[in-house]
Amino acid sequence: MSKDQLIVALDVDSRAKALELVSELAGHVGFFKVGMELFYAAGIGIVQEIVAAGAKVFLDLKLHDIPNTVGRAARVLVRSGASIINVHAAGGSAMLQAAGAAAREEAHRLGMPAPLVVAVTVLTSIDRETYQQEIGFSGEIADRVRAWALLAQKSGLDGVVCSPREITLVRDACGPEFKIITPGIRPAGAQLGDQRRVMTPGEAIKAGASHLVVGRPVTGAADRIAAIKNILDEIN
Ligand SMILES: O=C(O)c1cc(=O)[nH]c(=O)n1[C@@H]1O[C@H](COP(=O)(O)O)[C@@H](O)[C@H]1O
Repeated sequence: MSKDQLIVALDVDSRAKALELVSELAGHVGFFKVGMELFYAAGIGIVQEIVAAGAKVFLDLKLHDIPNTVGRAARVLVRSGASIINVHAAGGSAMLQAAGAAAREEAHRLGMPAPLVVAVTVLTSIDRETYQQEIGFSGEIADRVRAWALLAQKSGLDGVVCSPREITLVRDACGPEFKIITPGIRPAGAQLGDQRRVMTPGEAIKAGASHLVVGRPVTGAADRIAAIKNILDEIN
């Protein structure tokens, strides 16, 4: 497993707290996730600061709107220097294509590498009952994840965000180059919190995940460096 395969989620509500975590963990982790809490609190500048500090950023804003709006928003996000951005697969192929094309065009215009654009499938906090009874989908989560992964691939995107339980089926459907980014990672014995479809870090890497996203099991630990070392040990 390479250093860049572990992405630590900076789910905090200020620039100061985020930069403190980055400086504490930087020797052990090279990739951080900026999600909506931190982005809403600190703005796009926090992404630029983390990139300037030498780390990579997954900018997780889960865009989901009409194709024109998502394409234009994706263009702005590319300027942050993020290495990965994401959109909801439920937006459909026109929206997915708009996001991918806009990201590639803007990166080309600026002479920078294009970020990976990935589609969020079925959130890892959703279980079968919620999926069927509340959201109103029929069928199995796994089949929807496979269909959305194929839609994302056909729409020119680089990969998906899905639960580790679906890694194998997405890998089989979409091939070895397709990126599979998995939150819902819980070391053995860790609290689930709101996560429902989980696996341990070692299981997820063994199943073929490209990247693991881990938040609270690291950031909420009394000894965060030890928590990271335990994750890497379990994988190795
Ligand atoms: O897109 C994501 O990153 C994401 C998708 C998903 O299905 N589930 C999910 O948990 N996430 C994000 O991954 C992180 C997981 O955090 P922890 O549950 O604290 O490890 C959070 O920042 C979520 O916003």
